[in-house]
Amino acid sequence: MSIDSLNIDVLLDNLELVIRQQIVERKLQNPLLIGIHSGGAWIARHMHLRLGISEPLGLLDITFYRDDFSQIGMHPKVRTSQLPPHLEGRDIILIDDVFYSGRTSRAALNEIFDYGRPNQVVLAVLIERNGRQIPLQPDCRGIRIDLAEGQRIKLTGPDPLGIEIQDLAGVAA
Ligand SMILES: O=P(O)(O)OC[C@H]1O[C@H](OP(=O)(O)OP(=O)(O)O)[C@H](O)[C@@H]1O
Ligand SMILES: O=c1cc[nH]c(=O)[nH]1
Repeated sequence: MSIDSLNIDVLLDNLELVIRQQIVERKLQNPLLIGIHSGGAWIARHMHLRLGISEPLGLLDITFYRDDFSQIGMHPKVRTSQLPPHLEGRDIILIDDVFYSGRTSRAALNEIFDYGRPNQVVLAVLIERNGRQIPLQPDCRGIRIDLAEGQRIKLTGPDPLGIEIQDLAGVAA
């Protein structure tokens, strides 16, 4: 699929299929879905519905776990993390919208492990793009694309969900 024809419904279909395969392959038991604010939470809500999971969706705000937290200013936008009290021994599907450097996933994993010791964690993202900076990668993806250095991909939403490819030169920092 070319970047020009990225279709959100097709990507959600792809991701659902690959997550279903991972649930079988990794023998996940009663998986807990956790979405990373904000785009990951939007995708996780869709997967939660599609997979018919009855347990409430977990939500994670990674702000305090960012490796650049000391540099992000006095008033970071922090949303609440909502996780069940016991993650000990759980099989978790961690969901984000975009995987780029991998730093958000690293932060999310650290936060999860501070709640307890899960049995397995599967990382699922709607879009994996080039630019990985640490040795982590998603287990499930809706698509993998290569963008030019000056471009970023951004999910818009939550309703309707959309995908924008932006030239960073034209975006305020
Ligand atoms: O792999 P990384 O380099 O960490 O990049 C991926 C993260 O970047 C974006 O989040 P952003 O910080 O823009 O927050 P948002 O989801 O609230 O837009 C995106 O939603 C991912 O969470
Ligand atoms: O920890 C993090 C998370 C996202 N982006 C960063 O630069 N660091």
